Amino acid sequence: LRSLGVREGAGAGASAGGAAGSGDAAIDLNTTNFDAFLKASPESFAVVEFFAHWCPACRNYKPQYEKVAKLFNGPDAAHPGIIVMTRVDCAEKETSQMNMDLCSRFSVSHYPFLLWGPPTKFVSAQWKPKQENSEIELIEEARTAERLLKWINKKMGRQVSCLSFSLDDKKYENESMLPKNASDPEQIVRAIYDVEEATAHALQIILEHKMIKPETRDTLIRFLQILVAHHPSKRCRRGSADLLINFDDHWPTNLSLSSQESSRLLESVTADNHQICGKEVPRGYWMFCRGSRSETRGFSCGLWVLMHSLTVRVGDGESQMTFTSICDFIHNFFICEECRKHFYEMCSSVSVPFKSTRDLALWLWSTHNKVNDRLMKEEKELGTGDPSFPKAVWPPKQLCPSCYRAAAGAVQVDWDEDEVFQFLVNYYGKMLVSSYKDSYMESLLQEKKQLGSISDESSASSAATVPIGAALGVAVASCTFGALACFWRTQQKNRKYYHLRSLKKI
Ligand SMILES: Cc1cc2nc3c(=O)[nH]c(=O)nc-3n(C[C@H](O)[C@H](O)[C@H](O)COP(=O)(O)OP(=O)(O)OC[C@H]3O[C@@H](n4cnc5c(N)ncnc54)[C@H](O)[C@@H]3O)c2cc1C
Repeated sequence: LRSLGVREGAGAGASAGGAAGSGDAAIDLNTTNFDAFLKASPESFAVVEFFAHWCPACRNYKPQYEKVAKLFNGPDAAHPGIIVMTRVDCAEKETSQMNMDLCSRFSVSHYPFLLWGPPTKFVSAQWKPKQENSEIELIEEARTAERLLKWINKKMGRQVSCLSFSLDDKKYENESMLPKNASDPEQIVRAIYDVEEATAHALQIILEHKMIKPETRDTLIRFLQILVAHHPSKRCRRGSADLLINFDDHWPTNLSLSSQESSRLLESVTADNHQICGKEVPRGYWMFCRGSRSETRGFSCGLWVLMHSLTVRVGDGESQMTFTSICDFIHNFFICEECRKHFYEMCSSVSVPFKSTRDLALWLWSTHNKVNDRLMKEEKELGTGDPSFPKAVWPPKQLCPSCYRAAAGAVQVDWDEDEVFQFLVNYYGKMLVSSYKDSYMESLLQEKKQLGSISDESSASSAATVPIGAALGVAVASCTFGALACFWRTQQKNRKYYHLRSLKKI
């Protein structure tokens, strides 16, 4: 949605221009971007304020609404990723008539007029007062920031003072609101958005640092092939496939990019909509991987979760190839010198090829625990760790009691590796995509309805399902890249055709 001018800067919370002043936390929407933006919003709820810039009451209300928006939107939000606060200027000059239509769709009868509901429920929807069975609700009695927040707290069952949102909440100061992923298995459902964020971030770093060279090209192709088939996010599978199709065009063999070429490429990759996880990502903030300090967690956490989620998804026959790809990818593209060096040493110490998903998943798990163990000591000495997320052996007993064999007084954990594997499969497999399936798949289905039936996407029933095209990609992974690219090119042409057709309809 960046191309539509939304969520510039740090992802959520930036103004799209229009009537709002820059630096506003509430996100300005208009008839052009309203549906697309809300469809892609990972937050559980949206507030939409319909207003008119000429309306004096709206002008007075703006700072009140902003106070609440700042709590939920933007890089300094105390509670990001829960509620997206937006607004629509029904009297916007340039697109006045069109915005009016949007406001009419929601029966806006006065200004300001606030609606609440899950973001996807606003998409292509209408709303009428007293409409039955609607998840969209009118927010009445919200003329001050305090009243609006009181309404939200009530709606979300957060009336108890220790749980409720408060206008005084500040980023990182409200430790009780931070995800305690060490003990709360439910938090992993939010990690899917961080896996997307980390994937997009990784590509951005690769491009910005001009890291695609003749000697690293194959590594990236092999890693993309795995992402196409096994990335837990459907939009990243799709984006990786698109990148793969156009790989030859962008990065011909033997091309070492000059800085000029590289920046041209960066522009063209962005302009061609080749963002690896689609236009909505990166969002600019972390959810599961959010640290209690700005300098902790984030990207490296998202990268770990991505790698774990890949290892539980690949088939037995792909385990060795995946192992090599992950090791080479980190070695070539993770520009934390100490991290990639240590990780590569651990990769190099593996002497027997992997034959099963189980062995690969357990190897990555124990390797990550070795890193945790090393950092546990380092962070303690240097005081650089995140106090809310101290390094520890993982999974803790609260998350997986059966992973621990009962052994009173033992210094080293006696792991039950069968149980650990089952736990990893469930945690990084099903649980990771459980909420994503609901929100993203629903939006996909709506998109499908609008486009008519699209031939290649029969996998809408499950985010973890490998698309037919991607499965074929895996099957031919051992063949030449040319064959794969050829297949995806055909798929892409079909998709472009459908996109053109839908654009023509619009
Ligand atoms: C390949 C790689 C190598 C790195 N090497 C270094 C290094 O040498 N020095 C350095 O300072 N930093 C290194 N880092 C960064 C470091 O490991 C952490 O990512 C960073 O400190 C942030 O920690 P975190 O608390 O977010 O948890 P992370 O360690 O990033 O873990 C993310 C999440 O994964 C889960 N998790 C934790 N342990 C395991 C496990 N064993 N198996 C499965 N899931 C687990 C937890 O839910 C955790 O919140 C490396 C990162 C990567 C990706």
